Amino acid sequence: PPYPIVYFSTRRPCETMHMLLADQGQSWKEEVVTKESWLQGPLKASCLYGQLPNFQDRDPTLYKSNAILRHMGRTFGFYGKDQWEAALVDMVKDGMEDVHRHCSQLIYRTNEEGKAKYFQEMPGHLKPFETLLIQNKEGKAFFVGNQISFASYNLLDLLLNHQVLAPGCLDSHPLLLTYVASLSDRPKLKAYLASPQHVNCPVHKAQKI
Ligand SMILES: N[C@@H](CCC(=O)N[C@@H](CS(=O)(=O)O)C(=O)NCC(=O)O)C(=O)O
Repeated sequence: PPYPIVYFSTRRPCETMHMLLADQGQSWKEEVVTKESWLQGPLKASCLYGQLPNFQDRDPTLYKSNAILRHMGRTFGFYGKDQWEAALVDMVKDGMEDVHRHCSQLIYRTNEEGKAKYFQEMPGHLKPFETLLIQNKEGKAFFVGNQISFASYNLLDLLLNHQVLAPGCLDSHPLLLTYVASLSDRPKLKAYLASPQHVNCPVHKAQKI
């Protein structure tokens, strides 16, 4: 460390990485790319998939936020205590991909009617995560086993974004509200969530790059 991350000036999907690293007292060096330099410069062509984020801890550079997050999960031991728990953590993260996709559509492609439909359907999208918490010590623990995972930070990021986009939208999800409150209260993570880097970072870009 400091862990080198290259991305744009928005929360997703690097905010989960920031939360994970901050909670572990780790630092990161972030190269923030502007839309102009991205569209006119050589960087895009040099990226494996023509996209960001990337993580340049070693050669070759690591791309795809899920691969980066899973690498951090393995690095810090946030991937369950055994292979079965690791598979369950993957199941949680993969389940979140669907919610992220719906949420992206909400941000980038729908009108007011679409937004209303999204929040109508949201309880159904979030129910699996409530079920997981109930199944694991009635919500008094994490999703999987007795330890935080990289998926925990990702759901926290997702739920915090929802609270920015629609304050109160979690009020009918007490377990998830408690989950957000307990994770957000972890001292190092609490300090990061109160920091200008987090507070001043937009939930989503004004328009997709
Ligand atoms: N699945 C990829 C998605 C990467 C991606 O879509 N990156 C966008 C930025 S963002 O949508 O994630 O904010 C990008 O590089 N866009 C620029 C481009 O595609 O030229 C990941 O998670 O890393």
